[in-house]
Order: sequence, then structure tokens, then C-alpha cells
Amino acid sequence: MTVIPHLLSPDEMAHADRLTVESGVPILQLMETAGNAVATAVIDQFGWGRPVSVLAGPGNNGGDAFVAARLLRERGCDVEIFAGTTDRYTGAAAASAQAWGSDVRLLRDFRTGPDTLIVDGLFGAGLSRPVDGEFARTVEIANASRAPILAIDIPSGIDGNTGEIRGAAMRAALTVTFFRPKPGHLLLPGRAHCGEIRIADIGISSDVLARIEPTTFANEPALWHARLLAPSDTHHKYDRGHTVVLSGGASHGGAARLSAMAALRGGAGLVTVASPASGLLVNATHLDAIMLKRCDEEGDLRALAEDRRLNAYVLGPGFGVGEKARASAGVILKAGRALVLDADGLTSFQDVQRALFEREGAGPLVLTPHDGEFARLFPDLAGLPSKLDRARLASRRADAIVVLKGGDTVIAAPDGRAAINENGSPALATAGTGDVLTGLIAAQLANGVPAFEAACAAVWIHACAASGFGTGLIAEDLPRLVPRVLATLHQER
Ligand SMILES: NC(=O)C1=CN([C@@H]2O[C@H](COP(=O)(O)OP(=O)(O)OC[C@H]3O[C@@H](n4cnc5c(N)ncnc54)[C@H](O)[C@@H]3O)[C@@H](O)[C@H]2O)[C@@H](O)CC1
Ligand SMILES: [K+]
Repeated sequence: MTVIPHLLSPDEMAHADRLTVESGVPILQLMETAGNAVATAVIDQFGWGRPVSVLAGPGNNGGDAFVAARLLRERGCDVEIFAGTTDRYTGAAAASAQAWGSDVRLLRDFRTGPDTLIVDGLFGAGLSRPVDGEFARTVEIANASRAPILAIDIPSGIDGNTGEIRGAAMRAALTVTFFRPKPGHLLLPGRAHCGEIRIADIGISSDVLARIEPTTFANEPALWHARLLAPSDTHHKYDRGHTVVLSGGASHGGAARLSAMAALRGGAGLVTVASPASGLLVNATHLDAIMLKRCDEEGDLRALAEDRRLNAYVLGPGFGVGEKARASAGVILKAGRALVLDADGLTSFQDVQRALFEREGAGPLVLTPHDGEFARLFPDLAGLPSKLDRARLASRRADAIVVLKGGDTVIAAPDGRAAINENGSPALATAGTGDVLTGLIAAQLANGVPAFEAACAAVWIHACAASGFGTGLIAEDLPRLVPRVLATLHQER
């Protein structure tokens, strides 16, 4: 059975917790199971040999820390626990602190060295303000010690909703979280602070998800795999759709060619580069399996767009900024064709966003901005601290799928769904890889995949093609790495 890769915000996690308690599971049992998962991870990962310093904060994350400390001591580990003060604990955390039954040292006395293992139970889902004072000092000592840190639920100081560092944040080697990951585990910089992430089952039934109806997902194949067009003996190329990439002039066609090649390798049945007369010769020299069509005037494009077999368009890479791009986008959308708008195509609407957002025609639209392009189209949203909020609000406003790119690309749909990509590769930080992504999205659209799933699949395939590479991988290399990724995906069906 496919497990939908849900992510839960801290509020949704608290809801899951409440529903579980209402169903008859005591909160103390959840905490005991969580603490046990942490103690087990300590021993699995780091063995018995190291002294363990457990740091307990004032809430239930601290409660988990007391349970883990007790269970580690019972299993023969040399454990010390440090806390701000124990007498403020309430509820399950108070019971867990009491069950520890030994000395609690004060955080202000916390010192450590590289041979210790630190268990970070300062703050989890309840972080409500920046970490400061003795907590910030504790984080700094832990990070500077070079001792491995195991974070309970999330590294203290990382915001579970946004992945931001609030004040100061632990740099963990391993994070043990419960039931489902949170957005802050996948969004940067949070992801970089988590180290390896383990998800522990603490006895919360997945049935609660039907009540919570989460709309945030990790961008994993389970989210879109079933929607991909599978290879079939009975298919001919027309069944796989036809992508059209609009090219710039003679010296600006490279980006469109990269996009076109990615569309073909990404599984479109046919790909055409629509080129102005000035670019025809250069494009013809570089293209073989990809067709070439002269397209100078708006009328030429209208004639193309009226052909229903040409079903997914790319506009932007190397196209040039201005009225021609705006008019071309209008023609494609008015004809009801799917459009991926990128680069110059996005910038062309920077002073006339409403012309794009309040468009005629109901063709699916996918916008693929990086942060700079996003700020030009959505200046009032660019400063919001949450990348999920930025992408979601922009998607709703534009009534389009928004692919907000970066090491933690977020894909958002107007209906509120959002996916955070987690297989991003630093190898993609090089010129032209965005053009390849537009082609991959258009290939999925040409295959008839719904726009949100098309964008999610393309983002994942793009990153997977680059995985294992470092500097030196260039955009031209990427399309030919895609068929292997697709083959693996289709084998897994
Ligand atoms: N939701 C669940 O199903 C479960 C949650 N558990 C644990 O409970 C945690 C959440 O517990 P809480 O909601 O108590 O949250 P936390 O343990 O993160 O802490 C909340 C407390 O810290 C204070 N606080 C927040 N930010 C602060 C700051 N910057 N400086 C000083 N004080 C600050 C708050 O006023 C509050 O008293 C999870 O992260 C997880 O570790 C587990 O016990 C198992 C079950
Ligand atoms: K923590």
C-alpha cells in the first residue's frame, strides 16, 4: 500500500496527539514511547561506550528527554541530565522528571567535550520565541563541543513550520521525530541542522490523518507515481503528447534547446522548437530528434496553439523580456494549452502581474520562479518568513502551480496543497538547470499528468538525475541522465 508522504505542522501534530489521547492512549504512554525511541536510537547509533549528556527544556520535549535519560541509565549508560529548573514541569513532563529520581544539574553548569553524546531535548514543537539567554548559551556550547548531538523531535531553535533558525539552533547528527516529519525538517536551513532523520512510531494511529486532512507533503514518488503515464506496448508517440518550446533569436536559443531536449528525454512523444527566423539556422544545426518550426508573428503562434495535438508549451528560457513574451503567453493560455512560464517569461509580467493572474483561458499554468523572479512577480509576499506560505499564497493569487525553486524547492497548488522537495542536489546550482526543469515539467504535462503532480514529479526527477554528482555536472548532461531515472520509477510501479 502506498503511504502518502504527509508532513504535519506542529499544530497538526498537537491535533494528532489530542485525537490519540481522546482515543484512550494516555499522554504519559506517548511520552514513554517517544523517550524509548530516543534511547534506542542513542544505543543503535552510538553504542554504550560514551557518556551521555541529556539537555531538558521546560516543556514536553524536556519530558521526552527525562524518559530517554532514565531508560539509558537502566540500560547501563553513564547519563547526566541538565535542565533549567525542574519545579516548573507540568503534566506528563512533570511525571517523567519525577521518575528520573536522581540529581538534575543546572544548564548553566553544562560543559562537554567531543567524546560525550548530547541528547537535545530543550525545545521541540513548542518553540514559541527565539532561543536566548542560558538556552542560547547551551546551544552554542553543544555546537562548539564537536560532540555528536541527537535531537529529540527537531533540533532546538529550528522552527517546525518554517525551518528557520530562531535565535540559535542545535546542529544535530541525528534527529528522531515522531509519527510524521514536520515542514521544518525539510525546509532550509532546518534540514541542514537535522542530520539523519528517523521517524519513530509512538503509537499514534495513521487513522487520525483522515481527521486532520494535512495538505503539506514531502515530494516523494508516492505522491505522484500513480499519475505518471506508464510505458505501454500500445502507445505511439502521439499518445505521449507534444511539447512546444518557444526559442529566442540567433544568439539566445541555447536555453530553449536545453528545455526541448529535457522535454524529449522526460517522456514527451514529440517536441518542437518554435523559433523566430533569426534563430532557425542555429537551432537547425543543434537539433535532430526535435522538430523546428518558424514562428515570427503572433499569428504563427496562434496557428500552432490552435492545433490541439500540441498540448504543452514552455515560454521564457532565453526568450527575451517584454511585450512579445506577454502576448505569446496570452495566446497559449487563451487557446487552453498548458504553459510552463519561466525566466524572461516571468520577468515580462513584473509590472503587469494582473495581466497574468486575471488571464483569459483555463489552460493549466506552471510558474517556476527562483527567489529573484518571485520577488518581481509577488513583491509583497517575498518577505514572508515561511517558504510554504510564500508559495501557497502566490499560487492562490496567480491561480497557477508555483514551483518556488532552491535547495528546498516548494511546489504549491491553488487548492492549498504544497510539497517540499527533499532530494535536491548541490550539483544543480549551475547555469541552465532551470531550463532543463521547465522541459521536464512540460513533458509531464504533455503526457497528461495533472499540473501539480506534473510539477512535483519533474522537480524530483530533475534532482534525482543530478544526485551523486558535484561540481562539473552541467545542464547539457542532465537530460541524458533522465531516462535512467524514469526507468527506475517505472520498474517500481
Ligand atoms: N505531540 C505529540 O504527540 C507528542 C509530543 N511529544 C513531545 O512534546 C514536544 C512538544 O511539547 P511542548 O508543546 O511542551 O513544547 P516544547 O517542549 O518545545 O516546549 C514548550 C515550552 O517551552 C517554552 N518555550 C518555547 N520557546 C521558548 C524559548 N525560546 N525560550 C524559553 N522557553 C521557551 C514554552 O513557553 C513552553 O513552556 C514535542 O516536540 C515532542 O518532543 C512527545 O512527548 C510525544 C507525544
Ligand atoms: K529538541
